[in-house]
Amino acid sequence: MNVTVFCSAFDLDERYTGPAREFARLLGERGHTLVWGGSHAGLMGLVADEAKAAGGKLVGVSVELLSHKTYQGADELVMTRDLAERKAVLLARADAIVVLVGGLGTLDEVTEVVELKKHGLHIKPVVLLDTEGFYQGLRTQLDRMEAEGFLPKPLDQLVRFAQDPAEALALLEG
Ligand SMILES: C/C(=C\CNc1ncnc2c1ncn2[C@@H]1O[C@H](COP(=O)(O)O)[C@@H](O)[C@H]1O)CO
Repeated sequence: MNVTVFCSAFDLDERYTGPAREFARLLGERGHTLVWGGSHAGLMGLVADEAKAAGGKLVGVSVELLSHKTYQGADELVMTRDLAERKAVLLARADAIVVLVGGLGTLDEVTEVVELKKHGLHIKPVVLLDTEGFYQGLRTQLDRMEAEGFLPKPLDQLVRFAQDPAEALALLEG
């Protein structure tokens, strides 16, 4: 399975890097391909290193703006013109999407894939790994949208939350 992962481009504390490493290791060990932003920066680089060391294939989808951050050692590198094209390729190359902890870039990416799913433009699983309750704020907002009629379909048809890496993988593998 091709699993697109969105995550932080920053170096983070062990309480975030530990579960991210574990998820990447499970991906590699189960023979999945990591599709990601193609960068060596922060958590993105760490996840790529770990998936590769565990035997996984890597497909990086980079962007001209950030080409100086490109990860060396991916099995395939796709260079896109801008962030919009990059998001489209990251989604097109995915069988499923997993969101690890991240900042505004990650939030932009997950919002786009969920919005496209809302409109029926894809049916790929989207799983947020809620490390250290990082996504509880987003979940509260989404629950409110669902409860107060802002969503056209049940929230769990758009996005699922996993408490740990094994659960995230189980949700992808069905
Ligand atoms: C940290 C610095 C530059 C960031 N470099 C990036 N390289 C590749 N991809 C990136 C970068 N920044 C954002 N992205 C994309 O957004 C997500 C991470 O962003 P966040 O704001 O850290 O959550 C990630 O999934 C990428 O696709 C300066 O040294």
